[in-house]
Amino acid sequence: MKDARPTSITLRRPDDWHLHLRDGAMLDAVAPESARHFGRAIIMPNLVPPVVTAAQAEAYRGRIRAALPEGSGFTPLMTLYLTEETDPEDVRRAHRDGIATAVKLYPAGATTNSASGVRDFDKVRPVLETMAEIGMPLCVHGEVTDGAIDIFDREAAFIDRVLKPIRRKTPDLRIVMEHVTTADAVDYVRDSPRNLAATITTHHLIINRNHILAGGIKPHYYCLPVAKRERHRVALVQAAVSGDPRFFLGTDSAPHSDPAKLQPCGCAGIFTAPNTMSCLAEVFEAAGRLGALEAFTSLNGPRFYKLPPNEETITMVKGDPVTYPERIETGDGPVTLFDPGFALHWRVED
Ligand SMILES: NC(=O)N[C@@H](CC(=O)O)C(=O)O
Ligand SMILES: [Zn+2]
Ligand SMILES: [Zn+2]
Repeated sequence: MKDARPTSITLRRPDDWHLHLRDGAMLDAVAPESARHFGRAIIMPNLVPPVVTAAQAEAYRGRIRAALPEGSGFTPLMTLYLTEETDPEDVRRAHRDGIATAVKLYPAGATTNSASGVRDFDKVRPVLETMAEIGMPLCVHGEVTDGAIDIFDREAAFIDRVLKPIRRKTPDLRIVMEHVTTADAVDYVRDSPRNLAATITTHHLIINRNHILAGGIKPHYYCLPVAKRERHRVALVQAAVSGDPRFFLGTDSAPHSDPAKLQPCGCAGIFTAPNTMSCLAEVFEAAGRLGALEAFTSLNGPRFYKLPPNEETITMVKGDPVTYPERIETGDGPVTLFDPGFALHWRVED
């Protein structure tokens, strides 16, 4: 009998709504990896020092553009790192002048380079109100930092302790819960009729906490928020393949050099930019929902951000297993690629 399953799919060029490109030598090495498949990306501002002001975002955008291959059509969409000192007027200007697309909220101490983040959420109320007024989205790293809260519960606790109060006080603020990892977050987004969406990473669709901890510790699977139980992963897959426009791809591709990850206190972050599309095609096909891949990678994100989908398309073809290098070399040392743990058969055609 003939296999009726498709061996090729064409979709609008995907975008990445949560990406770390870093700076300097690392930026030079990883920017081309994202530009190969993606049309646009929301660029995370957690550099050292962070990208706080419009002027800093504009300068960083210039460095990103300079790191792109000649003729690349990749568009970096910049974000501002929210601090308790952020000036609402600077945010307004950055938005008006097309320098920044969104503002990023890191609870202080929640993740990599978040020390300058927010401790007292009331201190940023004027900024949030300005953003609600001008329609500028807030991207949030949704984890509480309270040491008494178990690390596997920090996302769920954030919803109740931080997100609900912010949304109650500023209902017109448009919020993206970044890299959701729990059924709790999926349910919360699904139950919210307006102004709330979520990005889902490639790796959280594939790994659960056993992959990190069972049979030996796997630093290359460690990221924040940390992957949860299998039932949470299943909820994320269901949300991603559902076609619900509130869920879209944010890879959270977060390169760290191998020496920075492989040490007694290793960095959080997983590098997925090169093989994300191959991984996702595999996940969507396994769910019998390959037809929903385009919504997740290419349509739902632009819709939330009120941007048109990319005009161009990409074609993915299925064949013999595709191989990716185990790691890429950068001026800051080798960076290991995400290993999904299964063979990848889909590749993006050149
Ligand atoms: N996801 C991660 O584990 N790390 C990110 C920061 C973040 O997105 O929280 C990084 O910048 O390395
Ligand atoms: Zn984060
Ligand atoms: Zn991130």
